[in-house]
Amino acid sequence: MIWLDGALVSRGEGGVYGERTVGEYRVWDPYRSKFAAYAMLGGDFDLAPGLRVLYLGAANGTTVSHVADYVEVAYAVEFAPRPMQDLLEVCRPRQNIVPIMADAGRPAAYRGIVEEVDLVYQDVAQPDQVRIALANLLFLRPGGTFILMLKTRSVDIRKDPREVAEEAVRALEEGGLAVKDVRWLEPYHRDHAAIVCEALK
Ligand SMILES: C[S@@+](CC[C@H](N)C(=O)[O-])C[C@H]1O[C@@H](n2cnc3c(N)ncnc32)[C@H](O)[C@@H]1O
Repeated sequence: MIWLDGALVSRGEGGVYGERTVGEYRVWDPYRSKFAAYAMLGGDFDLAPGLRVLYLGAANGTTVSHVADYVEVAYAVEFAPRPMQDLLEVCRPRQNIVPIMADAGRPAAYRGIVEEVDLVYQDVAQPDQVRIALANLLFLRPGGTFILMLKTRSVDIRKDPREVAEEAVRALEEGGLAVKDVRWLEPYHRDHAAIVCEALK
């Protein structure tokens, strides 16, 4: 990925969320994007050209717009109409984001649209985040990467965030993923953990 003076950037059309630009580069704000926060905190995942990505919880396109600056194609799933309207505007000048209005918890709805991918990135902030993750494994190639941005307070606000993360890790491993990294996203995002996994089969 591309770094400029300690900031993560991507090369693409700016003006998606008022992000700063430096020449042709868009500064990727870690306070607005958990992916950027993960990278800023030393997370080891490289977005490379040629990657196919399934992005669950695209919202208004902040993060997926940066992801798309790097990769071949991003299938962007979002179920709420208002952010989807903004996402469609983000897609307009970009050829490689496929917006899909659907519930990520019901992947059968987009099974005929999404091909096998190298990376599934999920940021849905739902109580059943782990179930949604496992339901989408069918799109991930063997050896591919799953990045789950776990919002622990959406799972159980009364539980210790670390306990919620430990339970999520166990469930993901039982579901056929090898967990490679668990990284808390403070100071950028409170009580969020990035859980990075590899698909075993
Ligand atoms: C935290 S926001 C995502 C922010 C976005 N990933 C970014 O960094 O730019 C969570 C989004 O997930 C969407 N979402 C939640 N549950 C979903 C589901 N089951 N299917 C599709 N989208 C979902 C919400 O509507 C919301 O827009």
